[in-house]
Amino acid sequence: MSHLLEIRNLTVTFDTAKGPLTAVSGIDLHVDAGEVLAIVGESGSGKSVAMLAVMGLLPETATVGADLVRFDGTDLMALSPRARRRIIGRDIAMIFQEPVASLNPAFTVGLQIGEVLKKHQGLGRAARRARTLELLEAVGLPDPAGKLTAFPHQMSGGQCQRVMIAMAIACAPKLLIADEPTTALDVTIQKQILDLLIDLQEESGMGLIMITHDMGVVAETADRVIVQYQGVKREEADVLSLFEAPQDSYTRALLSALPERGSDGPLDGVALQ
Ligand SMILES: Nc1ncnc2c1ncn2[C@@H]1O[C@H](COP(=O)(O)OP(=O)(O)OP(=O)(O)O)[C@@H](O)[C@H]1O
Repeated sequence: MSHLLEIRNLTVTFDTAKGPLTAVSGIDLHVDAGEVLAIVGESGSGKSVAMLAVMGLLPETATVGADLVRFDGTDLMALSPRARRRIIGRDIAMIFQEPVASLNPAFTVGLQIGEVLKKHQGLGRAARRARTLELLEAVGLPDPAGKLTAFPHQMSGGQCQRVMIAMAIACAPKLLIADEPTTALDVTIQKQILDLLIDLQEESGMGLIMITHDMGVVAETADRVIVQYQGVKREEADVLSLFEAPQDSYTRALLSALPERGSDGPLDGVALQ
């Protein structure tokens, strides 16, 4: 059986003032329906860029090459930008680090979720309202009816991330890509949002790619893990093997930065073999 998403030999190079910068170099990855794949690595290791390349969301200065990018049986590389956009936002959804900035400050929560339902599912007004209420309830927001008419600035960061998650799951995507979804949130809220994502993923059977720099988040969520460093995959393993017997020096450095495992200092300066 083929994978939900399969990428072979993905490379992304940016044209910059200082010359070409290779942000992703020959990455292979796959994720199946019902599976949680974590991609872990420090800031700048090319985790976001790799996923934005799949989504077709990189700026024109980026050159994307791959032997294969196949989603749900469709070769995305062969699609026109228009055909790709039809799939993206409906079958693949993405949530980002800054929930407050990701929402439009000028429109109510109800309107923003409603727009997604109108665009991808063509729902009429009454159906949009009913489905929006359902979604706000599913993501655990208190007073869902009141939230319909709330503006983003009237809500906390954690509540805004719940709204982003509601928008992302509005069209029942087959794959959700969560890019550092809890990094900007208070520690107490982080676990609630991770639990929500995993609950929704288990209920729906969608595939989930969790991009993070935090091995704690990996331990909390992942089935399988890819460790990435400077655009290159360093290690791939199921989550138990990775924590019990990490094979790569960089993986070990990331693990030793976990508070309960010893030093919690920054990774900078760690000697990599
Ligand atoms: N539009 C761009 N133009 C030039 N370089 C870019 C652009 N976007 C990203 N990069 C570079 O690509 C590299 C990888 O960035 P990326 O955002 O994927 O890292 P990351 O691992 O996701 O880290 P973070 O957690 O900070 O997002 C970085 O060196 C970054 O500076």
